[in-house]
Amino acid sequence: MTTQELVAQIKKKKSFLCIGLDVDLDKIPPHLLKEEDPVFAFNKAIIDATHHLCVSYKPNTAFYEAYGLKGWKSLEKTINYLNENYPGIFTIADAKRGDIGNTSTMYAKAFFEDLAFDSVTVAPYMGKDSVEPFLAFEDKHTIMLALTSNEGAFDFQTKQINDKELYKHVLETSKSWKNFENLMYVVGATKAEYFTEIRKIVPNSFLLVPGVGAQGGNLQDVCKYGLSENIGLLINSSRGIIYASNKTDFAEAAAKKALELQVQMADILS
Ligand SMILES: O=c1ccn([C@@H]2O[C@H](COP(=O)(O)O)[C@@H](O)[C@H]2O)c(=O)[nH]1
Repeated sequence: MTTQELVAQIKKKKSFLCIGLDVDLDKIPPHLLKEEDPVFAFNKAIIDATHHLCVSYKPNTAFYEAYGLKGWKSLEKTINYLNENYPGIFTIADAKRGDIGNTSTMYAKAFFEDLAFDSVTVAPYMGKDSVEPFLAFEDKHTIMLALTSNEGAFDFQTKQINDKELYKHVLETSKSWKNFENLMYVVGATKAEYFTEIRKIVPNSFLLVPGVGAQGGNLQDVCKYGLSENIGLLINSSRGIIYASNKTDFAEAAAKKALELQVQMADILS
C-alpha cells in the first residue's frame, strides 16, 4: 500500500486508528481455547468486528513467537486473512528487527515476501546499513524506532550527543537514506511534549504512535502537536481495545472501544 492510499483510507474512514493484535492466551475469552487455533479465532473475530473503524492492524510478533511454530502459523493466517478480506488495511509487523546488512535482508524477506506485511518496525541502533535492506523494498514501509513510549526511552534516546538528543540524530540522519519516503517512525503517545520538535525535523513523515490506552497516552495531546499536512499519524491501541471483555461479547466490546477512539479521530479531522 502506498502512503497516498493510506491517507485516502484515513480520509474515507475518518480514522487513523491502528489496532494492536497482541494476543495472550491467558487473556482471551476461555471459550476460545477449545478452538483449533485460538489465537487466529480471536484475531478473526476482532478484525471482523473492527475493520470499518480502523485503517491498520499491528500484530506484535513477540506474542506469536512466544507460542513457537503454532504461533507463527497463527500470525501467517492472520496476515493472509487481512490481505484476502480487507486489502485496504495497512498491516504492520511489529518485530523491531535490524542487523548487519545480509541478515536484515533476510528479516525483510520474512516480513515482506513470505508474510506479505505492508511494513515492519526496525531498531536504528545498528545504523544505515542495517535499515537500508528494508527500505530497498520499494513498495513497502519501514517504521523505525525514534522516541519510544516506555520509561527506558530516557536511558539513551533523550541523551544529549554533541548538540542534540540521540532521537533527533536518528531522525535527521535517516532523512538522507535511500527511499526515505518509505520510512515512518515510532514515537510514543506518552511523549506528547516532544512532537513539536519531532515535526520540525520530519514534518511530513508518518508516525506510528503506541501508548494510548493501557500506557496512559492522550490522543488529543498527540494530535495537537503531531498531526501533519497529510495527517501523518497512526495511533495504536492494543490491550485497551482487544481485551475490553473476556466473555463471549469480546468482539463487540472491542468494537465499542475502537468506536470511542474513531469518533474522537473523526472530530479531530473535521
Ligand atoms: O515505543 C513503543 C514501541 C512499541 N510498542 C508496542 O505497541 C503496543 C502497545 O500496546 P498497548 O497494549 O496499547 O500498550 C505493544 O505491542 C508494544 O510492544 C510500544 O508500546 N511502545
